[in-house]
Amino acid sequence: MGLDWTHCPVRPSPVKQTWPWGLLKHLRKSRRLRPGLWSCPICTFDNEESMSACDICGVLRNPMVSACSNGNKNTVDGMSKYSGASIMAKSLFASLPLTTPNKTLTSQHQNDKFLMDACNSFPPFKFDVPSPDDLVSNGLRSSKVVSKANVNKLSFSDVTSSVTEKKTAMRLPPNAKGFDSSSAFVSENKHGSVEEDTCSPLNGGQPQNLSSGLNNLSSNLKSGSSKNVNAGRALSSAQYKPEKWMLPDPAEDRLTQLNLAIVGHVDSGKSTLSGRLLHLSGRISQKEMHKYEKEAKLQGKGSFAYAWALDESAEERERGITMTVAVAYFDSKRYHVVLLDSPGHKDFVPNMISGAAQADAAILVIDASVGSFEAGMDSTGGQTREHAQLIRSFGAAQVIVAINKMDVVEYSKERFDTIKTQVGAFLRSCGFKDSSVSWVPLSAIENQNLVATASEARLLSWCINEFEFTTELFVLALCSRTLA
Ligand SMILES: Nc1nc2c(ncn2[C@@H]2O[C@H](COP(=O)(O)OP(=O)(O)OP(=O)(O)O)[C@@H](O)[C@H]2O)c(=O)[nH]1
Repeated sequence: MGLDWTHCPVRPSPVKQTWPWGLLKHLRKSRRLRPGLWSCPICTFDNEESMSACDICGVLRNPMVSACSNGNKNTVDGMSKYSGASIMAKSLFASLPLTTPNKTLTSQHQNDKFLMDACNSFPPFKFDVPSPDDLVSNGLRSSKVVSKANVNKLSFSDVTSSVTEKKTAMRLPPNAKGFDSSSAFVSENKHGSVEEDTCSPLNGGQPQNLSSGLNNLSSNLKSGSSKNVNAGRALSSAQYKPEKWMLPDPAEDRLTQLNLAIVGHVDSGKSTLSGRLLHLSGRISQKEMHKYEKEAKLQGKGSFAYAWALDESAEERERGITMTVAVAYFDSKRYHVVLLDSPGHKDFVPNMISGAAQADAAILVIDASVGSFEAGMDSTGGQTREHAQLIRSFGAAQVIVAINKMDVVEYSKERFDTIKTQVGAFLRSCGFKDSSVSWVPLSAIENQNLVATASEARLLSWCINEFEFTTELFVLALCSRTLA
């Protein structure tokens, strides 16, 4: 459908359907300029008369006059030698050594003599040559990539750490594998030093051909010697000091990342448990929690308040189910825990797999209530079984079986034992060792047995808390705890 040009003062010609450049030119010409200014033909910025190039876009003034026209030594045929570079470009290149012009570049502009002269004065800019900005970012990137954790762990850790402060939870697209556009082109050679991939698409897939002071810096990066890398970094950091907030949080580097998938049959309480953990660990503030509670109540879904922290989309909230993997973070003393809240509904198994594939360990959430547990263990459509098999096949060796909704079954020990026997046998058949499986009876909704010892007497009467809960988190507690 074509655009409606009815009210537009400058319309395309009705015949050719092209822009009326003549009219535009006329409008530009007829615009009144203050004396002592000239208007840039491209961006229309009003430049001082003394400027031979636009201060905004760097376009050359044409024709070159004024500053260049009065026998000034800085002119050639009445045109400024320096007109090829904007003030910003000049200041960026000012500190670099001068070199002879690049033949390729100059031959393209043989009839523009002033450009040749400008090239004598300033290194020619080529798009496949790193700009000072690139060098700065390379310096930053190198220092980040040299850190072993960041070289070995693909992107997911990079992505997560950078996003952590921005948002508590984000979505993992279906089948997303970790990637890192920056680390993809930086590799570690066998001597352990950093090597830039010069054939990366970022530099046009060509070996770099440098013709200026930038040459030294970039070949330093290419050589792979850490000394040279440091030299490049030193130069770039001398020119530019990044703000504190731009640098990775040193505290995060000290923590081991633990990707923890929350899996289990539909409605077993995965999102509620995840929301609870985030709230208890301080990632979700009291204020935010109140907001979720209010919104959930307004929509008649008060019991989903904690789940709403993870189930963010309108459809998920309306249907009361998780559809994509929600990613959230919290830090314990030793771990940077990446929580992957997976969908339990069988229609979204492919999405669940994208979370399971990232997992180092998993929490298998089981709904203890009568009928729901049995549905999850059903051999035809039970997601407890399917999810357990999937996380095992994706290599998660440790699993925490969170037997949730114990409040519904009056915190019954018999019910807990029945579930433990059946699920235990099934997990063994999947290849999990008994020693890698922890069992925890809990109620996410009533906050029983999560990060602190249960306060419910019916649970306390039989639940032996071998682990001393203090400030340490649920996950760590569970990992080193087995119920008798
Ligand atoms: N009584 C009781 N209800 C719970 C508990 N945990 C969760 N629920 C309820 O179970 C329902 C489903 O909870 P969710 O957290 O959305 O379950 P889910 O496993 O994330 O659901 P899907 O992701 O769609 O599979 C909600 O109404 C919760 O309030 C619990 O410990 N006790």
